[in-house]
This record gives sequence, C-alpha cells and structure tokens, in this order.
Amino acid sequence: MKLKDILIDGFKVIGDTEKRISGITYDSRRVRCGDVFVAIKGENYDGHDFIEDAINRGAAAVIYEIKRFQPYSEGLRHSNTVWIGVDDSRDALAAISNRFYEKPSSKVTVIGITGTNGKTTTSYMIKSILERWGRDVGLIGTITYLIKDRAYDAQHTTPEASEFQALIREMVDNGCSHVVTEVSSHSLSQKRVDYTEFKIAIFTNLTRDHLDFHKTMEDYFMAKKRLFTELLIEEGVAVINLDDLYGKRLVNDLKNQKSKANGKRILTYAINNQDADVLAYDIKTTFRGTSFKLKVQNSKFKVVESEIYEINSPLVGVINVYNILSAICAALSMDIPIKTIKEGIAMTGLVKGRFEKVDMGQDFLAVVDYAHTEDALERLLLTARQLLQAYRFAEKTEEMMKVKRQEYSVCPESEENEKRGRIITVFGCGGNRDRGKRSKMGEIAARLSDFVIITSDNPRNESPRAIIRDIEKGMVRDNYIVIPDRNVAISMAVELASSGDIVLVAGKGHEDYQEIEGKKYDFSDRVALENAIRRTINRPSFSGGTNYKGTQNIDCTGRC
Ligand SMILES: CC(=O)N[C@H]1[C@@H](OP(=O)(O)OP(=O)(O)OC[C@H]2O[C@@H](n3ccc(=O)[nH]c3=O)[C@H](O)[C@@H]2O)O[C@H](CO)[C@@H](O)[C@@H]1O[C@H](C)C(=O)N[C@@H](C)C(=O)N[C@H](CCC(=O)O)C(=O)O
Ligand SMILES: Nc1ncnc2c1ncn2[C@@H]1O[C@H](COP(=O)(O)OP(=O)(O)OP(=O)(O)O)[C@@H](O)[C@H]1O
Ligand SMILES: N[C@H](CCC[C@H](N)C(=O)O)C(=O)O
Ligand SMILES: [Mg+2]
Repeated sequence: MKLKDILIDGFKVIGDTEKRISGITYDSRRVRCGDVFVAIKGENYDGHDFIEDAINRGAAAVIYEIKRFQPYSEGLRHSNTVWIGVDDSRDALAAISNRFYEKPSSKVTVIGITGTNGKTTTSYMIKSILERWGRDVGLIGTITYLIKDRAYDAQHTTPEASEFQALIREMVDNGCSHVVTEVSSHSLSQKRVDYTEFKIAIFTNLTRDHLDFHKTMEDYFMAKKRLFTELLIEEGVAVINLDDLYGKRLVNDLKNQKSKANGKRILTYAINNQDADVLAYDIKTTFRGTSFKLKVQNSKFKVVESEIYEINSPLVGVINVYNILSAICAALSMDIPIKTIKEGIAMTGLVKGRFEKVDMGQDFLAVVDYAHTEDALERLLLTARQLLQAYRFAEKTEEMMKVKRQEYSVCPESEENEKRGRIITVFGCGGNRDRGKRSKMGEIAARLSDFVIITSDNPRNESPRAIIRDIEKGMVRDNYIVIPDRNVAISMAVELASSGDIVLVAGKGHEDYQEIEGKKYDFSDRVALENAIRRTINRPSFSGGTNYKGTQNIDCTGRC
C-alpha cells in the first residue's frame, strides 16, 4: 500500500507520499523497515523522544504532534523519511490503521461491549449464540483474541488501534461475519477503537474502578458514553441495562441526542424495572446454574410478546442473568430466532476464571472468580451467601422429611448443621491501579465473609505490604489474617476449610501470571487451589465426597 492511501485531510505532510509502506507501529522498539511510526506522548514516555530510534530501524514515515515536535529544528533531516504533522497522534493512529487495513469493520457486524463488569462473560454468550446461528465469529477481549479456532494472547482487553484493526482484518479474511469485542474505558479514552463502525453497542453497568486513570466517575462515564455517541453507527442499536443508574442516564442522554436527528435504536433490559424492553423474572439460581423466565415487551422483535420463554444457563448468580439479558437483546436486534438464542445461552461454556469451581472430590466448594472491583466482590459474596442459605435450607428440609416419614412431629435442630457453610475469602488488590477501591473491597470482604485472608494480587511496582495496608483500612471486623504470598494464602484457606464451607479466591480469575516489579511469574489461582486441595485430601482424616453435588434443584431468587 502507498502512504498516500492512508492519509486523511488535515495532515501536514513533508515528503514523498507515493512511498510504499509495510505496517504501522506506535512503539519504536517494534519498528520494521517500511513501517509508519506514530509518536505518542504517554504517561511514562514521550514517543517523540524515540523518533530517531524509529528512523534508524527503518521507519518510512513518522507521524508526530505539531505541538510537541519540530522535525527540522531537531536536526533530523533524513532525506527518505516522510514527516507527517498532526494535532492528535492517537486520533491519527486510529485513522491510518483503519485505512491501512481497508476499513475492515465495514465488512462485518461489530458488537462492542462496555461497562465495568460483565464484558468478557457477555462476549462469550453472544459468540455462542451467533455460532449456534451458524455464523463464524471473531472475539476480542480480556482472556484471548479468537479468530474462529485460532487464539492469540491478549495483552490488553482492547488492543491499540493498529492491532485492533489488524485483528478485524484477519477476522474478515478468515470468513468471520461477526466480531464481538470488549471495549474498555481505557481504549475509549485513548481512541484505540476510533473509526470502527460499531453496529451494536452494549452497556452492562458502571461502578467504581479505574479512578487512578479517569480521576472521577463522571470522566469514567463520559469515556464509556463515547461508544454510543461517537462510534455506534447512525442506524446502530444501543443495548443498555436499565437497572443501572448510569445505564438509565445513558438512555436519557441518547434519547435527547436522538431528537437531533439520528436513528439509533435503544433496547433496554432489566430485572427490577418494568419499563425495560426485555425483562427477567422467576429467577432460580443454584450452584449448578441459573434459569429464569423472559418477557419481551418490544413489538419490533420477532417473538410472540405474550409467550413466556424459559431461559437456562450453566452460569451461576443473578449477575449472569444481566449478562444473559444483554446478550439476548443483542441477538434479538439481529433477528436471531428465540429458539437459537436459548440454545446458544444453554451451550455457553463456563467462562474461565468466572465462578469457576475447582472440584477435586473435596467436601467443600472451591471457587476462582475474577471479581476485582467492589461491586463484583459484593455480588460474588452475596451470591455465595444466598446459595449457602438455600443449600442449608434444602438440607434441613430433607432432614425434616426424613423425620416426618418416621412419624416424629419435630425436626431436631442440628447444631452441626447450623455451623456448616462458612465463606472463606482470599483476595488482594492490583498495584498501580485505583487505590481508593482497596479499603472498600476490604470492608465488603470483612462484612460478607466469615473469614478473610488478605493477600497479594498483581503488586506491579507497588509494595505488596502497602497495598495490603490500604485494604486493611476497610476491615470492619477482626475476622482476617494477612498472608502476602498468594500461594501460601490459598493453601491456608484450604487448610481452614471444613465440610460444607466455600473457599472463594477472588481477583485474578483466568490470569496465568503474577506481575511483580515489571516481571510476570507463572501463577494460576486454579492450579494453586488444585495443589492445595490435593494435599488436603491426601490427609488421613479426609472424609471425602462433595457436599454440593446434590444441589441442582434448589431455588433462590433475588438480588445477588
Ligand atoms: C494506562 C494505559 O492504558 N496505558 C497505556 C498507554 O501507556 P502510556 O500512555 O503511559 O504510554 P507510555 O508507556 O508512556 O509510552 C508512550 C509511547 O511511547 C512509546 N515508546 C516507549 C518506549 C520506547 O522505547 N519506545 C516507544 O516508542 C510507547 O509505545 C507509547 O506509544 O499506552 C501504552 C501503549 O499503547 C499501553 O501499553 C499502556 O497500557 C498499559 C500497559 C496498561 O496497563 N493498560 C491497562 C490499564 C489497560 O489498558 N487496561 C484496559 C482494561 C481495563 C479494564 O477494563 O479492566 C485494556 O483495554 O486492557
Ligand atoms: N453483570 C455483572 N455485574 C456485576 N458483576 C459482574 C457481572 N458479570 C460479571 N461480574 C463479576 O465481575 C467479574 C469479571 O467479569 P467479566 O470478566 O465478565 O467482566 P469484565 O467487564 O470483562 O471485566 P474486565 O474489565 O476486568 O475485563 C466476574 O468474575 C464477576 O465476579
Ligand atoms: N483489566 C483490569 C484487570 C485487573 C485484574 C486484577 N488482577 C489486577 O491486576 O488488578 C486492570 O488491568 O485493571
Ligand atoms: Mg473483560
């Protein structure tokens, strides 16, 4: 491709634009001969300081910000380099990447999911529904980037513009008709997905996170809002959670914007708001999965409005009802038959690191979950508590029935039963991330767990002890210990667990590393749990058998 094919109006060009280019990069260390190097001013470095390095590595052209750099005043007169001055390098990176990969998003249906929690889970559900519908789907998100059966390691939830557009191009070339992508707030602030044509945009929820980066909730919300106001195409569909306060605000903002002549359709979902287009009720959630009834109140959908649809999913907890509802809205807006939607949801496999049960035949429940925000942790713990209560209730009911059958009139209270089913939580908080959430997560863990082990998450460049001290400020009860080594903390939780307890290991989910001072060390919560449980069940005193095996018929409704 020639340089002139990717340039847009407003660029100040010095040099030969007939020149052929081979790629685009924003990192001097990755420049290859013939690439366009885009200099970006970041938090740690200024890409403009690496322009000479980029040229020495063979950059064919350099894009720089006019306000930050003067090519001629810095003695960089390389006859072959084409100099392109722009106002905003990140905008330029997104624009030229879109052109270099020949506007790939215009060739597929791109579904973007934003919100604090639930993006990854929802993306897998939509992928499953689309595949059940017979479509080939590309997926971009936290765990991995998938092009049909090919998987790439994900460095970012939403990659930088050049990688993002390259991925969509590869998806198009491999026959994908749909792309499901998580859209992080960082990516929206940093214009990583600008110039992408989103046909469907989903807003899951907005609760505290990333205030190290966005500074205020208002900034955080405004970043998310860009997906709907600036990137969703005019005839696109906005799918929004009406039970969420910011979701409600987004709906109002879009309706006001709509009056300024644009045709975006808004579809809302909820559990607690009767005005929503799609509603869930009669929710039953157990350790084995979730079911609910679906009400569709929008005559534009090709479903019989009066019909009651029963939805079943192997995923646990009311949070997943929200994730399912958003996936249903997206699917209905594509006219996917309800039968296919139901099948796609039922077939969505458990998402790695999201309420992932580790079952080695032990007599307590061990769960790995990616809750790393206060809202996610609170909902996780409430779900666990609620399910434990339901379990205890079922156990007691069973006992009563036995007693009744034996013609005794009273069911004796079993003290043993009362004591059973404690929640032991292991968690920490990431370093170089929002400090304010740490004490709040501590408060939630202390309040809703029976026992907490505070440990390290990814300390990054912070002192693990300092992070733990921040968490401790919120510990409203003296029901915790501190073990900075995550592996030891997980082993201790398993040691402490008795029959019928739940060990929750939160915060790292699918991650297969622990990041300490810039280095990633192999680490997996799942593997750590498996090893610890293996050691425990090899103990002579172990009685064996999972108490939660017979829990599939327990009902439990309400907010988790
Ligand atoms: C806060 C944030 O998002 N930072 C991203 C940002 O960093 P930055 O602006 O500070 O960049 P910088 O390190 O100062 O470097 C500036 C420029 O100089 C370049 N450089 C630097 C050194 C050199 O030798 N040569 C060179 O060219 C860099 O490539 C860069 O273009 O731009 C960098 C390059 O594009 C990203 O790698 C970096 O992601 C960091 C590593 C990160 O951890 N980001 C996380 C927070 C993130 O983006 N997370 C979201 C998900 C969040 C969620 O929803 O939970 C995500 O989408 O993954
Ligand atoms: N709809 C939801 N509402 C609140 N919490 C949720 C919801 N869905 C999932 N969670 C919680 O958040 C955790 C992360 O879920 P998921 O990975 O789907 O979210 P995400 O938005 O992709 O997160 P990230 O921004 O870190 O990529 C889960 O392990 C669970 O504890
Ligand atoms: N996408 C999130 C993931 C956080 C996961 C948690 N394990 C941590 O390291 O804080 C972030 O980068 O902030
Ligand atoms: Mg994610």
